[in-house]
Amino acid sequence: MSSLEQLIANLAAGVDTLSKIGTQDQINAHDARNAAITAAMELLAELRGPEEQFLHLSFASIDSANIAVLLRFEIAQNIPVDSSISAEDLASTVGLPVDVLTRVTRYAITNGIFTEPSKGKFAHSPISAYIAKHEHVRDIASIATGELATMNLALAEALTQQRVTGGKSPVAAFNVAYPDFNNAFEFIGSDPSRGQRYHKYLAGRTQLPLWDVQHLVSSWNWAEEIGSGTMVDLGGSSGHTCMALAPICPEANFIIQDIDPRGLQQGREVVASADASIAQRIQFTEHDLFTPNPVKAEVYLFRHILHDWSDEDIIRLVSNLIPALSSGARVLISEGIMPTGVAHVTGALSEKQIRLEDMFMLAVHAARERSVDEFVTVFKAASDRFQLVGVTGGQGGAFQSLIEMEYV
Ligand SMILES: C[S@@+](CC[C@H](N)C(=O)[O-])C[C@H]1O[C@@H](n2cnc3c(N)ncnc32)[C@H](O)[C@@H]1O
Repeated sequence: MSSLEQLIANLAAGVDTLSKIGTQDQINAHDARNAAITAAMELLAELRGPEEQFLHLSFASIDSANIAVLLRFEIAQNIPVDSSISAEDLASTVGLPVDVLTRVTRYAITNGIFTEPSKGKFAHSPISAYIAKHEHVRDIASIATGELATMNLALAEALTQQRVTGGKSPVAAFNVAYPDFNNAFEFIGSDPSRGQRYHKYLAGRTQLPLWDVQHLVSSWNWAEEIGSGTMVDLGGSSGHTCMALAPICPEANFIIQDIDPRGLQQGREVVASADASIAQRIQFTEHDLFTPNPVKAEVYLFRHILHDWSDEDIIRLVSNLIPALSSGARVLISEGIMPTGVAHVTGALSEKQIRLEDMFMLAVHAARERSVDEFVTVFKAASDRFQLVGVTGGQGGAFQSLIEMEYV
């Protein structure tokens, strides 16, 4: 068999396996789907050949820029659901010159976003219809193709400058992209609309299968473990995690701490419309995790927080928590877990996400994703009273793991 025939056979086998798995078997269905997607990607790469495949990847910034324009000018939302619209009408609705609107939309069509059923008339494709309908996807993509893309593209320059300064400066690619700010969180907090978009992005992620809070909910016996005690969500943004946990922990109280008052305010507004039995058990407090934590609680949760910081910073964060910890307190870490084995080719976002996040943690915060052992090592460096109790979750596409530490 030629390698092309082999790749076609792999793809056919992958699709066949996927079609035979029932919807109940979620873990196998997820793995089979990933295998089929990867087989399709390998076939595509073979058909393109190394040069075209590499250049295709290299021009990804044009795709990001194109999507950023679609989002900024709300192009998908202004295309009728069941019919088409002329370029002139669409341009005047979204406020772009007809020529620019036409070129941007036609570029998007090459990626399967929109269709052009007749010359100069635009309509939805399945992707653009989905974008138009789902605000959370737009919220995520707006950050991914906006500020985040700007920071990521500065990575090569930052690493070049760091080679000259022995790694001291710039701290991260972020500082090359946005030199007027010390760090990304200061940058986010400096502009109300940016802060609002960032916290919507964080909340929007939890609506994706990969980030679904249900993975977290099913990872631990929350009701029994917290009981009528308190859980503190450290850096909890607008409280989307506590909103998912409160209904299943009927006696527990939740405190969301965050440095950014805008995320907290967004959360207060959401909680205000929740059932009183939930709303009265959720509090939002402004707190800088790099200062001593004043709240004594049974459980503390770091969810997608530690990957934003270097090992030294985590030791400082955890050291500021220690005075609040009683013996037996649980500290939970909910993040992606970096695999320790060799890397593999993958076309599936759920498999790639951990390395994707690792790359942007490097660019944005000079930080990283970690393995379980790396988390344990850094906690032990803060205090040898931390004991690893166990690790749960993380299967079936759950990017969210739960590492449970006890302060003995
Ligand atoms: C990656 S987000 C994670 C948010 C949330 N835990 C989640 O899982 O979606 C990081 C959060 O940390 C907050 N943060 C950053 N620096 C902080 C600090 N020094 N003290 C408290 N919160 C901080 C940010 O405002 C943001 O809400």
